[in-house]
Amino acid sequence: MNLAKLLARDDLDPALAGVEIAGLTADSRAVADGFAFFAIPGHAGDGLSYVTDAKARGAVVVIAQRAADCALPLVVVPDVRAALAHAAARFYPRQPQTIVAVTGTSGKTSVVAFLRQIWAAAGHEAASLGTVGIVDSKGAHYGALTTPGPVELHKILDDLAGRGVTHLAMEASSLGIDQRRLDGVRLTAAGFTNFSRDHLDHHRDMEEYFAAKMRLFDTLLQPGQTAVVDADSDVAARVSSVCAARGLTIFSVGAKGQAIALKAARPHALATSLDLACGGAAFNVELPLAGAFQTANALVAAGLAIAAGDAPAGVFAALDHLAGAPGRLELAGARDGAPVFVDYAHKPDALEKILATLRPLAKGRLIVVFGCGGDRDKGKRPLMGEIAARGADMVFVTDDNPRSEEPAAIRAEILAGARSAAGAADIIEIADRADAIGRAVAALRAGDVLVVAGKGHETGQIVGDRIFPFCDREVVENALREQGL
Ligand SMILES: CC(=O)N[C@H]1[C@@H](OP(=O)(O)OP(=O)(O)OC[C@H]2O[C@@H](n3ccc(=O)[nH]c3=O)[C@H](O)[C@@H]2O)O[C@H](CO)[C@@H](O)[C@@H]1O[C@H](C)C(=O)N[C@@H](C)C(=O)N[C@H](CCC(=O)O)C(=O)O
Ligand SMILES: Nc1ncnc2c1ncn2[C@@H]1O[C@H](COP(=O)(O)OP(=O)(O)OP(=O)(O)O)[C@@H](O)[C@H]1O
Ligand SMILES: N[C@H](CCC[C@H](N)C(=O)O)C(=O)O
Ligand SMILES: [Mg+2]
Repeated sequence: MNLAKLLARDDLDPALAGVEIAGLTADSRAVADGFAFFAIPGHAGDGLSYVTDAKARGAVVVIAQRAADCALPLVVVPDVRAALAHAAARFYPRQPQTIVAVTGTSGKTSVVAFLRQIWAAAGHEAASLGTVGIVDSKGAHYGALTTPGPVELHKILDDLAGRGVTHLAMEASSLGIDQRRLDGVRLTAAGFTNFSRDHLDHHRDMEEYFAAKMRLFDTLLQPGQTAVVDADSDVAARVSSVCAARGLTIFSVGAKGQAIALKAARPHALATSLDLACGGAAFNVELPLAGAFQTANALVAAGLAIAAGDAPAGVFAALDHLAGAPGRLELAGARDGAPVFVDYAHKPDALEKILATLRPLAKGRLIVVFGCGGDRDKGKRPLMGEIAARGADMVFVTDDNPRSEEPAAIRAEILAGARSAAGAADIIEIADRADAIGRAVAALRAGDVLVVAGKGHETGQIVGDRIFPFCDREVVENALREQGL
């Protein structure tokens, strides 16, 4: 493809316009012969300072947001991240026919996993893409980011379409939306789950974080398309007004929902019976998942399937067979009938919800093991400490990816919050996560419930710049085995 086509520009110098482009990237280290190099002004550096490196590796042109003296011909664009995404969409042109994006602070991974299962049950060739990687009918491939960078994303879309995938459910992280990673993706509909504190290490404040999420609805979705909104979210009214202003069709779901109304939810053991109303008809669902939050996620997924064209009866029938996403309230074993769950709650609202979900299951004590990640929002640490001390009877504070920070200092911030909470919870600090899990498993008695929170599906513990293999589920299983259970 030549440069004029790649950038959709008919005003380039003719000599430059005709240059054949062999590939594109925003990382000089990934440049190969004949590549276009997109120079992004980032947080740590400016791509323009890597032009010499890009040229040495074979780049033939630079695309940037400002003119600069540099070693290669330069094309100026108003928004280089958007230009990269749209160019990637042209370079890798195939996309699944139906692509749905899901945003919200919590529940994205669960919703896309549910939607993939609903679509598969309807006979569609379906895939999901997000925090746990790419999952399709042939298996799973782990990726590093929730929403991949635009070049990788468009390669994935092209590849999935080439392999016959017609339906894709993808997670849209606020960073991904903000950094234009989804620009150029041909969306059919989008979903919104909820909004609470997260990523305040990246967004300046909650308003900026909210605005980043809203870009999916006020910019990326086109007028006339559908937004599925969890009507029970605190911010549902604000989201709906953003959608209305864009001319989107609003499909609201939940107890306050109109398109799918949740009339009753009866939790029992690890499942929930639901009475639903949709399009004037009544439906009963036996959702094989515990927790009001999983019901909310399942309804957003059902709404998206209906918004993308499937008939409600088949969609609701599929909810009877949903499996949870890996590491999301996943049962990892039991001791004397006391269940041990692994969950990905690593933010205050999620921790609060998971403890509230498990509380009714605990005839005895509710025990939690958790920590907070290093190099991430410090403000959430005391909040999570307080939530754990209020919501559980026994709290093991341990390490969770300390990264470049001093682990003891992170634990101290959590402990300060935990100890400030009025309550009778036992608070125990154990640095080593495997020891903490082992001690918690050893403490379990019949009637208790244990949740190991924060790492979910993760397979490593990041300490400094090293990643040590670590899987909460395996550690729980080993502890149960070693303790002869
Ligand atoms: C914090 C963050 O959002 N970082 C993203 C951002 O990087 P940056 O602005 O810091 O880039 P920079 O280091 O200043 O460099 C500027 C530019 O120079 C380039 N460069 C740099 C060095 C070099 O030798 N040559 C070169 O060309 C870089 O590739 C970049 O394009 O822009 C880069 C290019 O688009 C992204 O790859 C990078 O994501 C990094 C990999 C990342 O870890 N992001 C995480 C935090 C993330 O996005 N997470 C979300 C949310 C997860 C969730 O909610 O679960 C996700 O979607 O996964
Ligand atoms: N609808 C919800 N409301 C509140 N908490 C939820 C909801 N859904 C999931 N959670 C909690 O958040 C955790 C993460 O869920 P999930 O992975 O589905 O969300 P996510 O939005 O993809 O999160 P992340 O941005 O961390 O990838 C779960 O393990 C659970 O503790
Ligand atoms: N995508 C999130 C996941 C955090 C999970 C938790 N285990 C941690 O490391 O803080 C992040 O990187 O902030
Ligand atoms: Mg996710």
